[in-house]
Amino acid sequence: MQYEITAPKELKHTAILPASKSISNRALVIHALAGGSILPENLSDCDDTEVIISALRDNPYEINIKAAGTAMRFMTALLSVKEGEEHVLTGTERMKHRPIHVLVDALRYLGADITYVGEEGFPPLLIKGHRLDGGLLEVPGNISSQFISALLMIGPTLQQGLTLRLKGDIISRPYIDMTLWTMREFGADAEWSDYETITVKSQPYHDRAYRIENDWSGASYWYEMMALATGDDDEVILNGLMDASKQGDSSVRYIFSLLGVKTQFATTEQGIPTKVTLRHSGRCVPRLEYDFVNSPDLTQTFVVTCALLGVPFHFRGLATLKIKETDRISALKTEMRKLGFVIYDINDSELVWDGERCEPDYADGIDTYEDHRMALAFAPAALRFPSLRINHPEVVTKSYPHYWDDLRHCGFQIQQR
Ligand SMILES: O=C(O)C1=C[C@@H](OP(=O)(O)O)[C@@H](O)[C@H](O)C1
Ligand SMILES: C=C(OP(=O)(O)O)C(=O)O
Repeated sequence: MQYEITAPKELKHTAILPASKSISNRALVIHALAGGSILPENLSDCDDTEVIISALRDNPYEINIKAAGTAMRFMTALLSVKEGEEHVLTGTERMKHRPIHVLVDALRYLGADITYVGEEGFPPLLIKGHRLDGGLLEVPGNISSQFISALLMIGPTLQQGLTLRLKGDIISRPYIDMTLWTMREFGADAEWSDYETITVKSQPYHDRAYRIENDWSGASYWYEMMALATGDDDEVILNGLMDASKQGDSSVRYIFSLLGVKTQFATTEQGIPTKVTLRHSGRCVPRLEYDFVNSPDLTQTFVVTCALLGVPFHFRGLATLKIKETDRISALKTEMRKLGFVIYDINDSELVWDGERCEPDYADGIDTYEDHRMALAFAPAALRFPSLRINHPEVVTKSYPHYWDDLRHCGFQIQQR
């Protein structure tokens, strides 16, 4: 499938954001570990959350978590402690090439019974659950924070609790903080004891009513549209976003303030600041340098936005992008070239655009590489490239299922080709 997108002249819209899939998936796993009966409210309806909901509800022998990295990693830990159960955990072809050995090694060290069904170091996994003791463990902190989050969440259920010492640089740290915070919301005693050590006490979770915030990563595409739009009275309203959010991607508002987008919070009747209004500020930096080590999922948004605004950039902290839904470094360079921007990488971990242009050639559409964020981040480029086409637009269901409906309601014309 291919969508051809024509942008409206003016951006005036109240977007319906999805709930955060990161918080949804943590709350679901913790809820399961708590043996709870009160399902969290406002769960995301995206694929990555649906796969956990159905795995927990139906409890099949073979669990297919499709393309969801968090679900793969979190369920590996959860199934390892589900006494007396045996499951095969598998996913898409891409998932079978996303590494998991750091997590499997750590769980095996704690006594877990996990076997590689196919290639060593990668899903699918055969997991036989039983009680684990816990204790002290060293884990690399520089490959994926999801391994650390997965281990932390089972920590309170381990007989001796868990002490994790993270080795090497710690990437995606706000996601680890989000895990600790969600665990504490459900009664866990879990905290950083120094810069690289986290301690979790053995103590049961308490189930409780819990409401999930909306998704700041999804909000980034509306900020991008605002940055690229040129109407005098453009205004986008986003609901359900917390000012004091535990989502690291809430930093999007600061970065976009450098690219001409003003954020204003308004409080609801209950006095909770959850309504965000975006407007033009008219001020934009001439060049942007930023380290995305804490918010890797925002990279595509800012690569497309900066280039289309003519703002040269140097982005660091991107070493993990190669093992996400696709190799995002390579995908970005290829697809930006189609729009006429020559971007280069440094050691596969930095992306640089010095303003160099080439002849655009996007008639065949922007490829999305089974990566939702390629479609989500390139669609707003229709504000600058009329009749832009996006290939396999259905990939957005991984995190933002109603994205195209939302764009249509905002006045974008979207034709299937
Ligand atoms: O824990 C999470 O919810 C996530 C952690 C990040 O992954 P890495 O820790 O692998 O960077 C992020 O990219 C992903 O989309 C969601
Ligand atoms: C990297 C992502 O997800 P995951 O690793 O959970 O598949 C993402 O949503 O951008």
